[in-house]
Amino acid sequence: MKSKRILKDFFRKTWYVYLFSIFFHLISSMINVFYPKVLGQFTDKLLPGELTRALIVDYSLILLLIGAGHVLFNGMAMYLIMHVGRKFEFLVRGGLFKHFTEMSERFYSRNGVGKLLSYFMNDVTAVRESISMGVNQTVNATMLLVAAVTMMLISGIPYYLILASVTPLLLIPFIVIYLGPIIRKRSLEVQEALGTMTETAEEQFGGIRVTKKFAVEAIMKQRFDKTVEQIRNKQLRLVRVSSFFQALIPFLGAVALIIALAFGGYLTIMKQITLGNFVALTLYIRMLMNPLQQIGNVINSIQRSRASLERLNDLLSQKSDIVELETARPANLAEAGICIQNLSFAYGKSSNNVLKNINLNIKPGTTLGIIGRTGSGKTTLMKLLLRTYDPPPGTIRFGDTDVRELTLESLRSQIAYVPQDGFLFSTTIRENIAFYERETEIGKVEAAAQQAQIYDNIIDLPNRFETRLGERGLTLSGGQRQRTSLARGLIKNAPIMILDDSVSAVDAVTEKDIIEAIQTERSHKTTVIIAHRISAIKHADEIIVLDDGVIVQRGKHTELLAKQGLYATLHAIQEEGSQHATGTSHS
Ligand SMILES: Nc1ncnc2c1ncn2[C@@H]1O[C@H](COP(=O)(O)OP(=O)(O)OP(=O)(O)O)[C@@H](O)[C@H]1O
Repeated sequence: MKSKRILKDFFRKTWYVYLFSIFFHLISSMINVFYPKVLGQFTDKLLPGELTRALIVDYSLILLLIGAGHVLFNGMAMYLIMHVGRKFEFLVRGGLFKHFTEMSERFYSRNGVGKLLSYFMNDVTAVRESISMGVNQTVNATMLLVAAVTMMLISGIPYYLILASVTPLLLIPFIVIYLGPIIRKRSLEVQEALGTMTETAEEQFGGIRVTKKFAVEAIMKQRFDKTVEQIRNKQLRLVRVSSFFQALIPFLGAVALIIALAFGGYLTIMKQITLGNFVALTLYIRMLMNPLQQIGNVINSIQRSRASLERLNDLLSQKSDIVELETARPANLAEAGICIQNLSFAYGKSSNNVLKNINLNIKPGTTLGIIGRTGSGKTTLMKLLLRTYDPPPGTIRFGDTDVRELTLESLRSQIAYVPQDGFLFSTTIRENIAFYERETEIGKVEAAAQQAQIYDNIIDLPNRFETRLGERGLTLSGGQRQRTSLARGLIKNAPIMILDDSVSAVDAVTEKDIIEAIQTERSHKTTVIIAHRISAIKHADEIIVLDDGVIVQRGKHTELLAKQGLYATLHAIQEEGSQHATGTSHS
């Protein structure tokens, strides 16, 4: 039942198109079944020599009309069904996209981009084929079968002859019941393997630059070949059973034709039926074979698409683990301090705590600096502030309100988060910077670029702010990308800004200019700066030092320097490093 949900919604919207199409198919089939009858009559006139030139013209015109009428109505019926199939793709892809945007980061860390793409491409297409071509052929075939059998019955052909001829066809339902589930199971395996392949391909192309630099193309190809090989094996397993099934149905049709020829031929010789009836019977049986073949195809494709439909419905029934309460309130972060109390957090139920008993107060309008070894939990803490992951209840408050009681949109729209590796879209630099509000005037975009120290680089580009970035912004250097992403955060002018190691790829002089610009711009706004270099945070009102998920030190720059500890050690190492660097540059 579950697998029918997408279709139920869809058929509710489009049932009338199907109705029209079925109606046109009906007319087209009704016209088509006159073909054998007219040909039979023509044959009967042939023998006694009753055929005149005028009759030949008449019969030819009638056959032409039958052909034209059949093609016209069949064409219209096909168009309607194909049209509705494309609508299905459009609606389901739109629905999938919306669903994906609602899912949390946890969902994306479990499902790779390639896997998600394969839902969009393979599964949606498989279902579309069933409900367009599949429905089309089923309707067409059923109408033709019903019309042909009816015409046979009223053509004066003896019933026992008809029954004997169509008996092999009555085996079809049994074959479907036996082979259908096998086809479906194997199709599911193929779809899953295709998903894995798309995922591998996406990863391989994404990492192609690394592959090339390490000159390991051959190894990567081997890995990819393995994935493709798996698909081939699974596809062949499917093809074996589905080809057998598809061949069996026309075979039964051929047996029916042999019975009609042998038994009908015998009765014609014995003069129990006319030659015209014999011709009509063989043509009708022949006419049944096409729809039977079609029904075979359709059943096959329905079994395959049921597997895809199950995958799509399963995906759409997954809920985000970040749920907005019905009573959620819009946040007003302009005046709100951030209060973190006894916060401990682990990514999974069985994994270790990444943050341990964090207590922190960030007053509105102040700057907090966070420093700590890699993997110490800095980014995790920020993800919890943005509620990308759910913190335990009561551990994070904005003003008096628990972060879990705020609406997600109001929370995230008032925080400008700049990650270390800011993703840039394949569009213009202007649109990348003005990402939050596409209509932002160019003056503001330029000002943000100046604050992020990227302005001079941009105006050197051929189309300045209108320069289109290549895929993932790769026409910019790492540092330029980082600064463009920083400009995107700055232009938001949000009450709270988080720079998550966002100036790590710039040189010391540029970093200094950026930090000064941020200090001026955000003098009365809350700013959190995560950095590995002390120079980026030393101006902060408070600095915390995280180590293995624990705040091991806190205070102002000078206070921390005066104490022995990780901060002073880091400072000493970085000072020594920069003196070395300066020394080298002088030598
Ligand atoms: N999505 C995730 N699922 C499980 N564990 C994670 C996830 N993200 C991070 N971790 C783990 O949590 C720990 C803290 O990671 P986090 O990214 O917060 O560190 P960080 O201090 O920001 O590091 P860096 O300075 O290298 O950016 C690490 O051990 C990391 O492996």
